[in-house]
Amino acid sequence: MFASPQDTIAALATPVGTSAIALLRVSGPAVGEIARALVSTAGNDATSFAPVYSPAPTLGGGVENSGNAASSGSKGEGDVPTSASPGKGDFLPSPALLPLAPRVATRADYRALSGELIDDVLLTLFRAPASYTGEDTLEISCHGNPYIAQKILEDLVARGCRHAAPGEFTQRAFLAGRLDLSQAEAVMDLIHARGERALAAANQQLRGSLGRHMQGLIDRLLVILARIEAYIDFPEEDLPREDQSWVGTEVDKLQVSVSKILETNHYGDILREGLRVVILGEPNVGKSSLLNALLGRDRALVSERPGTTRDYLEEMLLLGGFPFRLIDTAGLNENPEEIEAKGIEKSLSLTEEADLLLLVIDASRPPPTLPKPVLAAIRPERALLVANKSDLPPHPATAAAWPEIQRVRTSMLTGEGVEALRTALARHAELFHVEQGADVIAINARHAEALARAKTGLARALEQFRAQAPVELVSSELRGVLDAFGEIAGRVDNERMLDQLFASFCIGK
Ligand SMILES: Nc1nc2c(c(=O)[nH]1)N(C=O)[C@@H](CNc1ccc(C(=O)N[C@@H](CCC(=O)O)C(=O)O)cc1)CN2
Ligand SMILES: Nc1nc2c(ncn2[C@@H]2O[C@H](COP(=O)(O)OP(=O)(O)OP(=O)(O)O)[C@@H](O)[C@H]2O)c(=O)[nH]1
Ligand SMILES: [Mg+2]
Repeated sequence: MFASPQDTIAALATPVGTSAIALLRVSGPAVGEIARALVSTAGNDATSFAPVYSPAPTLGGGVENSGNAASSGSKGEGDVPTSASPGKGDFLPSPALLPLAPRVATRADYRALSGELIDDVLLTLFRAPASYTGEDTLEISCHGNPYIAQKILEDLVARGCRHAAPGEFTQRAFLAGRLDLSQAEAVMDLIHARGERALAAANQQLRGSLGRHMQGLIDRLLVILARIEAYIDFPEEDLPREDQSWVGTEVDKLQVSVSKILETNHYGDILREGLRVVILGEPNVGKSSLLNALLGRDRALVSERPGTTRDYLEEMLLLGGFPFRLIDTAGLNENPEEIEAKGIEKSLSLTEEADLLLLVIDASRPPPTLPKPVLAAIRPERALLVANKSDLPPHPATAAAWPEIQRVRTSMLTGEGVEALRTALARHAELFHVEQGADVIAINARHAEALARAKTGLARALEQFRAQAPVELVSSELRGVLDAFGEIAGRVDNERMLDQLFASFCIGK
C-alpha cells in the first residue's frame, strides 16, 4: 500500500481546526531542496545568505533571537557557523549545502511556488539520520488556521511531496530500524493514553520494555533449539537423558513465561478501552443518580418514576489513574412492558461483558428479585454492592443480603459513600494488573494473538518431544514459536500486516 521510501511525504501533524500554532511535517529525500527553495524565496534578498538567519523583515523583530542578541550576545557555541545566531560578519555556510541550521527553529516567510505569501512561519530542519524518521525532515510551524495549513500542504505537494498515509512517519522510523514494532505501537498508545496508568505503560513500552521481555524469551528459546538441533545430524542417537529432562523443563518454563505475559492482555484492554463497569439493579433504586454522582455532572435523566432509563448509556471516567467505562442500564423489572423488556435484555448482555458489576439496591426496601443470569454474575471478584438510599430507614433483610460481596453504603441524596465507592472502584482496577518484575507490561490484541500461537506451539513441541518424536519435528515446531515471538517486537515479513497496523495510526504521526 505504501509507496517507496524514496517519496517525500508531507502531512499536518496537529488537528485540523483553529489553534495557536499548527505543525506540518515533511520527510524524505527532497526535504533539503524544499527547505532551500523556501528560505531563498522567504521574502528577503533571495541571493544573499543572510536572510535565512535574520528576522523576517515584515514583522520587524526577531523571534528566536530577540532583538540583536544574535550579533552581540553569542557565547561559545553561538559562534560556530552552523548555529542559527551568527553575527553580521560571521562566516555563513553555503545555503546550497545547508539551507537551515539543523534543529534550530528559523523564522521565514512562507511563500508558495507562485510567490504568494502564505504565512509567517518557523522552519526546523532535521538532517538524516538524526530525525524521528531517520530521513531528512522539515517541520513547519504556521499559524493555527486550517486554511493556512491546507495552503502550505498544497504547496508542498506542488513541490513534489505526496500526502503521507496514516502512521507513515512512524512506519519509516520502524523501517529505518529506529523503533521496533512494539515501540511503534507504543507511540500510538501514548497519543491515546487516558490517565496515568495507561501513560506509564505506553512510556515503558516506547522505551522498549516489551521488546526486552520478548528478546529474553527468544534468547531462552534459542538455547533450547541449539541443544536439540545438535542432534539433528545424528539421527541414530537419542538425546542423552539429562538433556531430555533439561529440554522438557526449559520448554515448560517458557510456557509459563508466555502465559504470564498473555495474562497482561486484559490489563492492556482496560488501559486502552477502559474498565467496563455495568451499573445494574431494579428500577428506581438510584442507578442513574449514581452515574451522575460519580461523573460529577447530570449526565443521565433521573426521576421518581421507575423505568426512567430505557436504553443504556456509557461515559468515560478516570479514577485512580485508570480509565473506566461506566454503563448505566435500564432497571431490571420482573414484569416489563415491551419496550422495557428490550432495555432489560440489553442490560443482561452488557452484564456478560462487564469487568465489574455495580449492583445497586434500595437499602430501605426488601431485597430485590433479580434474573438468574444476574444472580450468577454476582461474584466477589466481579461485583460491588451499592446499598443506596441509606438516608432512609434500612430494611433488615436487605441489610443481610449478599454477605460475601463487598458493600458500600451510599446516599445519592446526601452524597454519603460516593468517595468510598470511587476508592473501591480504583482498587478493583488494581486487581487486573499482572506483575512482571519492574516493568508494566500490558499487551494488545496483536501481541496476544502471536503469543497464543507461541503457547500452542510450545505445548505441541513439548508433547512431541515427550513422545520421542523425531528431533526435526520438535525443532520445526519451536522455529514456529520463534517466529511468533519475533512478530511482537518486529522483524515482520508480512507487508500487509504492517500496512494494516500503521493504517490505524493518526495522519502526520
Ligand atoms: N516538533 C516535534 N515534536 C515532537 C516530535 C517531533 O517529531 N517533532 N516527536 C515525534 O513524534 C516526539 C518526540 N520524539 C522524537 C523522537 C526522536 C527524534 C529525533 O530526532 N531523533 C534522532 C535524534 C536524537 C537526538 O539527537 O536527540 C535520533 O534518534 O537519531 C525527534 C523527536 C514528540 N514531539
Ligand atoms: N432518598 C433517596 N432517594 C434517592 C437516592 N438516590 C436516588 N434517589 C431518588 O430515587 C429516584 C430514582 O432515581 P434514579 O437515579 O432515576 O433511579 P434509577 O435506578 O436510574 O431508575 P430507572 O432508570 O428507572 O431504573 C429519584 O427520584 C431519585 O431522586 C437516595 O440515595 N436516597
Ligand atoms: Mg435510570
